[in-house]
Amino acid sequence: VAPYTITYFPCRGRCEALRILLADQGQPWKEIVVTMQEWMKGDLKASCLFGQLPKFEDGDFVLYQSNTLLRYLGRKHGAYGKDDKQASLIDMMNDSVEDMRLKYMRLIYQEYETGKEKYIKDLPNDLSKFEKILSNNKGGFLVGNQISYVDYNFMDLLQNLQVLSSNCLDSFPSLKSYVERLSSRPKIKAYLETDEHKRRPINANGKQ
Ligand SMILES: N[C@@H](CCC(=O)N[C@@H](CS)C(=O)NCC(=O)O)C(=O)O
Repeated sequence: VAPYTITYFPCRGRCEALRILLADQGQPWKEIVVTMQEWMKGDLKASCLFGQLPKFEDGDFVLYQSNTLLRYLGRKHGAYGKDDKQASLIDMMNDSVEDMRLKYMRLIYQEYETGKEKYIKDLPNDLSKFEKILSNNKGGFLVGNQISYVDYNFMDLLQNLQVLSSNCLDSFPSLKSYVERLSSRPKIKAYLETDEHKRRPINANGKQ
């Protein structure tokens, strides 16, 4: 039996990085898919600590907050750096990835029609910072020389950005090879090729 359960809406959204982490770490998990119609009934929402999904269960241990879930699994499966300093650098990177994810979600859910052009035009401002970080770190990951939870999160976001704007990484060679390298890790590649992943829309409103 899979000890882990993800309860979430039928999209990749705030859970796909977590799924990629689990796949890469060889951990099985169970999905409970909640449609908007079910959610609107209100019972599940009322039972959630902050009234939102995702909800994550490891046996009878329950957690909320997607970035907390990434850190929990990073800690448990050795994807959280080699010492406290690296762990803090990883947290710092993840806070910055979260800033980028929030901008992306604002575009998708609030201003897709009116804001897409400006969003794509401004994207290099953020991407160039990460390009520099990656090209300075010869380890090939955002921090150190082994994969950490933030790499799964960043890779997922970069893949979404490539769907939004197919050539957005063209002037960022380190970012481009980073996504290619991570997505071709055997277990990640196998997961990305599953119907389960492919059929799941990136965002709940169908925009991408
Ligand atoms: N900070 C939270 C945000 C959670 C969140 O925004 N959840 C949304 C879906 S991605 C939700 O539950 N929306 C339905 C609602 O608020 O009723 C996290 O990272 O998990």
